Amino acid sequence: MTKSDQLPMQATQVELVIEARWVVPVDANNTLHEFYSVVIDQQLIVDVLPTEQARVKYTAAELLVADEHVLMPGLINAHTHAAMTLMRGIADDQPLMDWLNSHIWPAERAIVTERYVEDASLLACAEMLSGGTTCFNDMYFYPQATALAANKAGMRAHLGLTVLEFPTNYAADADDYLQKGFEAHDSWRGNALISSALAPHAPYTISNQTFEKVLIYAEQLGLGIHTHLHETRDEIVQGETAHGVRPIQRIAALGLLGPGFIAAHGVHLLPHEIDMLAEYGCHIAHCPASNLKLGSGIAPVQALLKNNVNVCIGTDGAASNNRLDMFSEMRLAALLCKGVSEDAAVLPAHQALKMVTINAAKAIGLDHKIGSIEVGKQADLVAVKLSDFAISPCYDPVSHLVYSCGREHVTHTWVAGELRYSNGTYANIEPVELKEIIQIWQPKLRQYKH
Ligand SMILES: CSC[C@H]1O[C@@H](n2cnc3c(O)ncnc32)[C@H](O)[C@@H]1O
Ligand SMILES: [Zn+2]
Repeated sequence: MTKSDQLPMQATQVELVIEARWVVPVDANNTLHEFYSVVIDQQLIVDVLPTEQARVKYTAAELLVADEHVLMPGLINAHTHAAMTLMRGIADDQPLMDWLNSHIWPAERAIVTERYVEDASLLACAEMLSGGTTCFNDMYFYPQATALAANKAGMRAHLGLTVLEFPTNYAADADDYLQKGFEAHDSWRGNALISSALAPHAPYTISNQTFEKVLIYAEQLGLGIHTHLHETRDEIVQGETAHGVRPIQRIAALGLLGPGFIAAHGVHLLPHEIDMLAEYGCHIAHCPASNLKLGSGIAPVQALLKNNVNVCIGTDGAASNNRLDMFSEMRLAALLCKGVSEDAAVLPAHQALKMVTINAAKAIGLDHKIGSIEVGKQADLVAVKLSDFAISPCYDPVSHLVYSCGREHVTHTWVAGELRYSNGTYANIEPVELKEIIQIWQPKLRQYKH
């Protein structure tokens, strides 16, 4: 058969094609595509190709033309406490230990119930989806309630099966926390958007015996471990006084360090401790805004990167940040790193983008599914409009995403191929619901306002 005898190619029917001005896949080559399309079917990215070719090759049930937009992978918030949204602004201008002991823990003791966590987490999901965050690594009481909220919003959540030694409304002691965490883990096991990790709160709230149990369970169940570590100087002094060694040394001696270990903060780290994190393949969830606001310090990001430690970025909770805004967090991380190191070349825009996408996906063990725009991965995507006058002109969309844009430039957020947020509207959340949640809880929390 000659070429001219061949039948015309049949177009493949797919659910969705997004025609974008730019696509930033976030790959090893720092690729930037112009006039490209991303093709989505059954939750997955099935093709990434020039729009001219996509128009021939595919027929889409739905076509979205994003001709002033850059399409990027969904942002992943690598450390948060979603349910703290309703405590936003409740205790500002306090150092960590006073903030926790005198304000946050008393408020949590009085207020936090399963209902509270579901309501506050829904508010968090709304805030995060509108800012381009598609997945969050959480740590809070009643993780099953956080999962319910994420599931309703259509967001991906990595639940922390949280552990403390002291009693709360949620659990009586460490074994009870673990038991309740496993119940949440079991009941959400089959859900494609929900996964979990063990989340012992911090070295100053967890005994050696409990850390040992956490390690055994993590190994048995194949789960990661997510904890606060070396957030403040006080924590380290307190740890040395109580245990004779710095907290990270204690954690290492107990055998917890490894590729499933995420340390939130890592503000105060000595060079040999950075080497140790690198050697064990641990991850740092850098939370620059929370660290600055609580006066904790600035994490040694340049040294961590130089030593090949996987660094991702988290907001921490809304009571210490006070936003769940991954765009401002990414920008702050890049600027701080340059300023502290007195080197404008460190942490360039592509690397900052990796921290909020693929690096975070690696940290939570989901990099085979999310974190980049790649054929076969879940279609967790964000469209960001770059044509507003306030951020014009645009010479380089990657630079724009990191240094010029804010979350207000996000127009569309998809999770697993489903449009969850677009131009001020949520697929599954009514603004009136959020209003009611705020009206119910704000009066109860007001008395704890500092
Ligand atoms: C056991 S649930 C999580 C627990 O952590 C508290 N928390 C929130 N932010 C921080 C932080 O920056 N460092 C330490 N602990 C934090 C939160 O209030 C919950 O009690
Ligand atoms: Zn935290």
